[in-house]
Amino acid sequence: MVSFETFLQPNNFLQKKTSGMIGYDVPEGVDIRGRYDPEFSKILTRDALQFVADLQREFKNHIKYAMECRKETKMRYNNGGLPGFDPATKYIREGEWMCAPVPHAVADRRVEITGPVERKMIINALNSGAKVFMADFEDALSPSWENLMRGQVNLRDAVNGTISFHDQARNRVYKLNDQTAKLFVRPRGWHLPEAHIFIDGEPATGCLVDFGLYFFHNYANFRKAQGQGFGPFFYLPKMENSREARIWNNVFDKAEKWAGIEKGSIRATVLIETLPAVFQMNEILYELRDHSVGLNCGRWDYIFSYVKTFQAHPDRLLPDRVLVGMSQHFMRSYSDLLIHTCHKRGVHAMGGMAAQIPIRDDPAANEAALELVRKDKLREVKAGHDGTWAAHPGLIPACMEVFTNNMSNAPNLIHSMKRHDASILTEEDLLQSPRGVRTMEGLRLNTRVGIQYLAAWLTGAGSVPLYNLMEDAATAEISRVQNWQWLKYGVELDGDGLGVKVNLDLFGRVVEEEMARIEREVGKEKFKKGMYKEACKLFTRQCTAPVLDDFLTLDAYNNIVMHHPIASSRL
Ligand SMILES: CC(=O)SCCNC(=O)CCNC(=O)[C@H](O)C(C)(C)COP(=O)(O)OP(=O)(O)OC[C@H]1O[C@@H](n2cnc3c(N)ncnc32)[C@H](O)[C@@H]1OP(=O)(O)O
Ligand SMILES: O=CC(=O)O
Ligand SMILES: [Mg+2]
Repeated sequence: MVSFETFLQPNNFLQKKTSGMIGYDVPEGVDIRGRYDPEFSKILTRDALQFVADLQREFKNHIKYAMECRKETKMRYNNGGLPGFDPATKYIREGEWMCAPVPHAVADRRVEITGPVERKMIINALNSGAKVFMADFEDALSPSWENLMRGQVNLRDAVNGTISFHDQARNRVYKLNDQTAKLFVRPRGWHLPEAHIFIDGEPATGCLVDFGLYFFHNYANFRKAQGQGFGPFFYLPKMENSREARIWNNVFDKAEKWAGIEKGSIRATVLIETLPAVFQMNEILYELRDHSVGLNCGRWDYIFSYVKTFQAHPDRLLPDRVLVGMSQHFMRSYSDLLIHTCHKRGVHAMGGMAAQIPIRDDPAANEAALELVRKDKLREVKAGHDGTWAAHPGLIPACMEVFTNNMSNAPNLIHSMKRHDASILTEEDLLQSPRGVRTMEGLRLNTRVGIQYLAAWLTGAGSVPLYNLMEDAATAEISRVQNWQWLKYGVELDGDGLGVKVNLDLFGRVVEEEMARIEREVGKEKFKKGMYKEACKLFTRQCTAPVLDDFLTLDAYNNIVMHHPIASSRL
């Protein structure tokens, strides 16, 4: 497995500094190892890089410490411990405090569209009719140098209102409408390095690069054009503990001071998408109370995290991935407690993503998919969520209708749906094992989805449609860790009536057969040109590893690091 520490060893990089060649104008201690591009150089200015370097220098030890704490906690769970509420922070959970009032500009977030920071998609998302667009450097983006830097260029143009795109094949020009969604940006998680930017001899922290460059170039225009004096707005992913939220809060404080804007200008919604974090929701809001606009149910990573947290607990095996929905007791409890917690503190409780996307060539299947989305959204709004996520513009009208019909005329439900009943939810409710069967088809589906997703990711696409569902890094993680878990514990596939146990032989056969199926489905040509074999190797190694890798993408990242002028380098 490639750990964060591996990236800290410069000797692992074949590429050294490109002195004397055309390159970026960098401040002391900063080394750019990604391709030079004149467009990128307008983002990677000396001052912007200085801002990122200052963030890195101030916070790197706090981040390292937080990552060490994650390891310690993991060890505790691996030794039989369970996540739970922290007695030391009871006073925060029981205290009477509120988050800063929600800015008017983002009071109404009933439907939010998400998508990678790709140029055409940004325009489509901003024009989609959703209230918010979450532009994603995380689950939906393969973090290649090109994707990240183009993403920054695209966001700058979007905030300036000058973004356009000419689709030459269709001779169609894309421009922003007069009315657009409010922009939130999701940087990467704390664990991911940015291997193309070295600061003082170490790879920069990915999320500080994403945040720092975006904030530096856009805060002023954003506040004028979008935030009505507030902003910029962010989504913060994959945190496990409130100490990680405190780092973000300090990053925001520092950025505000640097920009000379009022404390509390920057606002962020934290995704509750790890199992340990569900016990820290009050604490996370408390740390970010000047900068918070709520929490979101990141349901897919949450399921992934359930498996990861309980990797050493064979009594908590998951059933087939398709059976782990929001109606499972532990998922419903998580959503209910999140709503209660957010509304008690005066901020939004956002729902999550239904994975269905429109099915163009089959009206009946399309209607069935839409109906599943409507049902999911109805459950969310009735439970008290203030808004929800949509993966595709085609789903916005249906989501909007469900939320609008169930919200009276208010922009949100913060004050009307307190969900006091959820305050009694216990650790047992939040940890209850999901119910359901395991099948050979579940194993097969995990395998062919995981491999195809990874093949797309390695070629630059971080979200893809597969079998009429949206797949991204979070959903692919479920496929990976579920296979790992079933193999590790030799589970019986009890839903088929065959009593087959999962072992290496069986998995080997499944991988071979699913690769053959993928080749048939995508066609020989695409299969040959694509990265399916590389993806298969990576995915199979991770599913069969004696020790579970923390993240699929941390290992896979190794394959997309491209140092220049040497065309490609392996870490
Ligand atoms: C677990 C989580 O973290 S969820 C959040 C992260 N995941 C995401 O954000 C996924 C977002 N969704 C997507 O990436 C896409 O919808 C996909 C990959 C699933 C499907 O995309 P496609 O195959 O291109 O869909 P499709 O062909 O139906 O697209 C039709 C049009 O809608 C646009 N579109 C589709 N999804 C989006 C989106 N999320 N945002 C903006 N535009 C979109 C396409 O660009 C295309 O535009 P065009 O007609 O102008 O060419
Ligand atoms: O980021 C969202 C999720 O569901 O994961
Ligand atoms: Mg996620």
